Amino acid sequence: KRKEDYKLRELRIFLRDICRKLASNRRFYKFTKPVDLEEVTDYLEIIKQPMDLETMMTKVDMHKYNCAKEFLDDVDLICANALEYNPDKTSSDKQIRHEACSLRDHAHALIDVEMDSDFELECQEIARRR
Ligand SMILES: CC(=O)c1csc(NC(=O)C2C[NH2+]C2)n1
Repeated sequence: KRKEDYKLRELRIFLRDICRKLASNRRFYKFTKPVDLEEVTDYLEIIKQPMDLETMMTKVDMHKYNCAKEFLDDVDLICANALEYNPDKTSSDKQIRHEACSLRDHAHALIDVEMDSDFELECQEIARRR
């Protein structure tokens, strides 16, 4: 229906802005592009569903997200993948786990601050029907 489509267009505009802010934060640099499978050769043996911020921006444009919760599920996936692939006590693993948790918390905080909760509930209702 047309009214729903106007709401989803507004959601896309909002999610592009959130994605841009996250991708422009140097702290989250490692999560901005897909892991280079030629450099990190064992990545797909460990991580079955890779995700990154560039892929999420493409998913926004392809109308893959019908509510902010679906968008945050992919941010949570980026974080979970990094925690799983970098489990060691080394400082490099600890640093990337810290960056992953910071990405997750920043994304949830940005949406809680900038998103009208009634609007998200209306979007979740549309998502449920589709
Ligand atoms: C995106 C992501 O989780 C990622 C990219 S490289 C990496 N880890 C390493 O390069 C080594 C540090 N301990 C393994 N993790």
